[in-house]
Amino acid sequence: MGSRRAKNKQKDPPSIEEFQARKDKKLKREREKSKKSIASDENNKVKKQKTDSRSKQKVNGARSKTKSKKASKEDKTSITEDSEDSALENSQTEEVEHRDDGLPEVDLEELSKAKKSLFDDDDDDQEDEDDELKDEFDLEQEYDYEEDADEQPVFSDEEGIDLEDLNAANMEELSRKLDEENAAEEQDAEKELTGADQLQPRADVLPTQEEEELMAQQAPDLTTIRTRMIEIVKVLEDFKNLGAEGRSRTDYTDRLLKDICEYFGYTPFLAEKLFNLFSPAEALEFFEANEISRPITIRTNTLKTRRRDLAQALVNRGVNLQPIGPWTKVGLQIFDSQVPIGATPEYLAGQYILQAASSFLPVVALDPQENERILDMAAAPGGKTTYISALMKNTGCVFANDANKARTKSLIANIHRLGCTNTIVCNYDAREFPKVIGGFDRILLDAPCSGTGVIGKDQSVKVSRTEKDFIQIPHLQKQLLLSAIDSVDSHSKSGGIIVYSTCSVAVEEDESVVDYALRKRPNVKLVETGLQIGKEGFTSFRGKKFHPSVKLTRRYYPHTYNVDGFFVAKFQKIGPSPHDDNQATPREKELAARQEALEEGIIHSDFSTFNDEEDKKYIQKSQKNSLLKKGINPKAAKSEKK
Ligand SMILES: C[S@@+](CC[C@H](N)C(=O)[O-])C[C@H]1O[C@@H](n2cnc3c(N)ncnc32)[C@H](O)[C@@H]1O
Repeated sequence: MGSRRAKNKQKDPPSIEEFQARKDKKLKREREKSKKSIASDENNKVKKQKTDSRSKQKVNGARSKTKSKKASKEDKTSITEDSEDSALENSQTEEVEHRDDGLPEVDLEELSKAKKSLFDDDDDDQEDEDDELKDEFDLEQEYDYEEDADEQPVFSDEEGIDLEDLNAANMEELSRKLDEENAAEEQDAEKELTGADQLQPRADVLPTQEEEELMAQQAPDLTTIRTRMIEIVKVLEDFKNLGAEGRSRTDYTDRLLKDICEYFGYTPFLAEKLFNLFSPAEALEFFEANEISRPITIRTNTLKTRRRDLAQALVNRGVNLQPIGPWTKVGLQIFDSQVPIGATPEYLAGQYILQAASSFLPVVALDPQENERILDMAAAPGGKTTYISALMKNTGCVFANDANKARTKSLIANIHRLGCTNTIVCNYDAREFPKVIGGFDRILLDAPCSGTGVIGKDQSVKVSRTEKDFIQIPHLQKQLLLSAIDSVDSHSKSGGIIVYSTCSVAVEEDESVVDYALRKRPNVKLVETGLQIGKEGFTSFRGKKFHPSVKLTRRYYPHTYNVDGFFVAKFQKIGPSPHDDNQATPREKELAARQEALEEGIIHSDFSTFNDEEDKKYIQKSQKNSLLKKGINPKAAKSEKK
């Protein structure tokens, strides 16, 4: 689990304040060491505080990590005067602590100046915009070592030997050392808490029959369950040496799954489905990561502003933020805010949209070009449509479709707020494309899915998803993907691209759907997504073999990238197909798909549980609802029909 944290940790260049804080921490440690006898009480206090905070961190997982990180980042975002005030407040708090420890004071005024100089960049030249956006928070780029060498007084002369030695040139090196120390310290803390490295699984980690019976009668002891899960994972990792005599791997896995269900609250069905995606140790990391929501992120609307300007405006309002990562030029991560982030003047003016980082990925893969015709098949509430529109700089045309009329309201609202003027909203069952309209340069199918990638956001998924969902949803996804392929113009000069994405990590909704499309439409091939992050898609899974090119698809997990679980596949249409002018209705397509699947034995049980009688009930209900929404009495409509 230590490794998860290490992996999740985003390595950013330190700000002067971060550096200062780390320096102080180091200095403090050294002083404490030398004054052991006097400081022993103080040391215990600090230790206790650390342990407390670590325990809390453990309980809250990455949320507290984010918070602590946020705290360390707080000053980094203090660009302008208002924010400097808050930075000063923070520094003043630190200052008091420093005085208590007999540590030197920091010249706050100078510190603020230096801080400002770090972010000062008068170069507003539009031509340099891209570079600026890319590097805008990169300390290495922003900090002019030569120039700022004179700014050393920022660090008081009284700051001790280390700080005297500190200059702009060696700051990075020293900072790296401190980073390493910090990381090691964090890992130690983690180990201390879980005892994971020392933890030798007990020989009798699995409960006996009597113990099981006793446990069934008592309230679950979460601490015991947690320890047992860690122990079982250890045994499974080295079963040959650690497995108890007379116990099989299955015995351990079964117990682990029961514990996962009990500890994290999943149904056995879903726990097993998700568990099977990973090694036991990684599965535990995945389940843990699902206990917390991902960081709040926003996307800069480049139709209205630049990320640098937006960041500055938000910082002025007391928002602590930083760029999401090097893979996006438009994303900002919010650590905390003194104002509601969904109601700032900048928000209302459409300068940004609240959007999960993972949601950027399919649009980056789609790579929309100016003046193209693009279809967003399942677009509401429009996070991706508006991003597509922005990348096209409001040229060409984006068709934003969603089958759910109610959801198109938020789609329209976002399109208006963000000032997208190249967008047409439509409300079709996307399986009707290309009958509605075809010949697109690019299509994004951000498909409806089970949401197993966003459990951190929606805990209800843990218990609401059933086996049937993983039959019906992929069935719809397959139909939608074939429609998407059929609606793209293979002769498109700039495109011929289809991007398929889901916020599910289930293979049935991801690789299986992609593989199905490759078999059904030989006129498409998978291509590189162009995404800088992501794990390769599975080419085989539990006995199922997929086309080798499925490796080009990308998977995202909360425990590896600290983003929602996500899947992205990018296709290129390499030739026209007889299906291009497919005029079949969705129902006809569905029947044809069923027939094909049955004939080829591709999907086995995929369609077997469909029940026409049950369907009829749902269709009637939805017709009734639709009439009611229109203000028509269904009974009256019925008698009129007669
Ligand atoms: C994952 S959400 C899309 C999110 C959206 N792309 C965004 O970034 O804001 C899936 C959408 O698919 C829509 N949907 C479900 N079935 C559909 C169908 N047959 N045709 C078109 N849209 C459908 C749902 O109403 C839902 O809005």
